[in-house]
Amino acid sequence: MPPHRSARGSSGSQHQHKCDAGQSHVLQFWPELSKEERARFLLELSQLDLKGLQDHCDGAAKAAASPSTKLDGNIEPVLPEFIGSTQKSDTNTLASWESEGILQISQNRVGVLLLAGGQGTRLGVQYPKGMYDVGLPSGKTLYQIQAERIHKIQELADLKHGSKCTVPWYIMTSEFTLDPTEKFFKEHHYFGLEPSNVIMFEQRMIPAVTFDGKVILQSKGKIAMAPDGNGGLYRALVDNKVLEDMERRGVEYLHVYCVDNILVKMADPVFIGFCVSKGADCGAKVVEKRHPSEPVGVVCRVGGVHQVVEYSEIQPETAKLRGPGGELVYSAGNICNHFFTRAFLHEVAQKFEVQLKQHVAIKKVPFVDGCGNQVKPDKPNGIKMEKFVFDVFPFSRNFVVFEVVREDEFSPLKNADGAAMDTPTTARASLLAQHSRWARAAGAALLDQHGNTLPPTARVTGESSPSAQCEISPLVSYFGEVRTSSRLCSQTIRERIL
Ligand SMILES: CC(=O)N[C@H]1[C@@H](OP(=O)(O)OP(=O)(O)OC[C@H]2O[C@@H](n3ccc(=O)[nH]c3=O)[C@H](O)[C@@H]2O)O[C@H](CO)[C@@H](O)[C@@H]1O
Repeated sequence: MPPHRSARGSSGSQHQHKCDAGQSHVLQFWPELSKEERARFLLELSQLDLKGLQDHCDGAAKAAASPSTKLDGNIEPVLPEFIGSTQKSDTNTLASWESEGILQISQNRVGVLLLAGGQGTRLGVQYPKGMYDVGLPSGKTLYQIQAERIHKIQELADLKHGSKCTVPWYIMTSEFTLDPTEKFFKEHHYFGLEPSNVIMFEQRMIPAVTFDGKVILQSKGKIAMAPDGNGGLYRALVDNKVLEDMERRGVEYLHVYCVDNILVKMADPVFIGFCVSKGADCGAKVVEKRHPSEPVGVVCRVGGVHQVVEYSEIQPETAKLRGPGGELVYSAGNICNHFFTRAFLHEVAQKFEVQLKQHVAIKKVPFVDGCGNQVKPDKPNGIKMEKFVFDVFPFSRNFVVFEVVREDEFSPLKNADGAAMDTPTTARASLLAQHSRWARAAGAALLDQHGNTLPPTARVTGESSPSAQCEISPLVSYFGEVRTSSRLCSQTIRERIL
């Protein structure tokens, strides 16, 4: 088990035991520290599990030195009988899944869980990604959009079943994101949600390590710590008694998703309904990969067992393989939207969590050098070990895959503007294009300032942007439906034509 630090602290130890872990260098600046700095540092050290520290450091150095294993010989696509699809299913089937999902939601059996402990380094902001405003006409942040979708799905379920339901929102944060996220939600009055139904908790942190297995000192009195990956979820569920909270509320199904997808369908009733109808304990939403080298994980089978294979784990020739119709054989792109039953999560927490693979991430970790100078490295110098949320798929007894349309459900915010894809501009464009499609499907004509009808934007890519700026509040429509709350519709549909 890696040495960790969690918000609630853990096994206590004295700093003189540090030498046992072979990491005495962390105390090299001890004489220079003030009383307060010493107290803070001691507290940090006392929260580390020293027993696991040396193993963690040795393991990280060893893993980073070994070449990553390619899985090509062993992989196969997911069999069709395990796959559901929004595109390939008829309307009756889709309606029955949606209806099943809405029923479960109306009975308070569905929760959503946001993975928001990541540092968002690629986007280059110092605050949590969920607080990012991609420049929509409304100025809404990702958190606000997600909160409003929860409102709407609750309302749709209430209207259909005459109930008053709650979809609790669990938010996994880390040392980096908890305080700002909490503050942001408080400042925005939880976007109108009941604060007791927004449950924030913290994942563990583990030390970053040099290539020769030494804990990295971030400053003279602080170890460089990093969150333990989004697979840290399973330990965090136990640390923070989240499964007990779910049980108390009667939540049986959880939709887990990552923070950066502006099109995410919170507690998506079609996905939930599909998984529940199939009796699945675990499921993954996928989109068709755009091209063989798109950097997304692929859901497939390895040695007959379902798992996600990261693009670095297969050879380009395998990624390029095509079937008889010209489609990619390994096309099931993971969009980090997962379904779990509470029973499965409980089993994972009890039995399987310790078996989850440790992945190596090589990063630039700021550190203090032997002379006490603060250094911002310009090339990678450290190893962060991470667990991945999808590494529990192999333990599922009934795993299913749900294929959705990219334009409707996936446009992640990964990079700053200027990059080729997954930027604020592309995220904004995807949302506005989707809302224009919804408005048109509902009978609206989008006009320019001269009164000319604007043509539909065929496909939004990094280079193109929608011709119309049409943003529809999630409080008005969840997935383009117009059947409810016409009062709300006429008041809040925002259309601004460029
Ligand atoms: C491991 C994982 O899921 N990889 C998926 C993730 O990649 P990707 O590389 O984008 O994964 P990120 O590092 O962005 O993390 C995904 C989510 O996990 C959260 N997070 C991350 C680290 C951490 O310690 N704690 C935490 O909560 C992030 O805040 C984010 O919401 O999304 C892609 C689609 O967008 C998928 O194709 C990848 O297969």
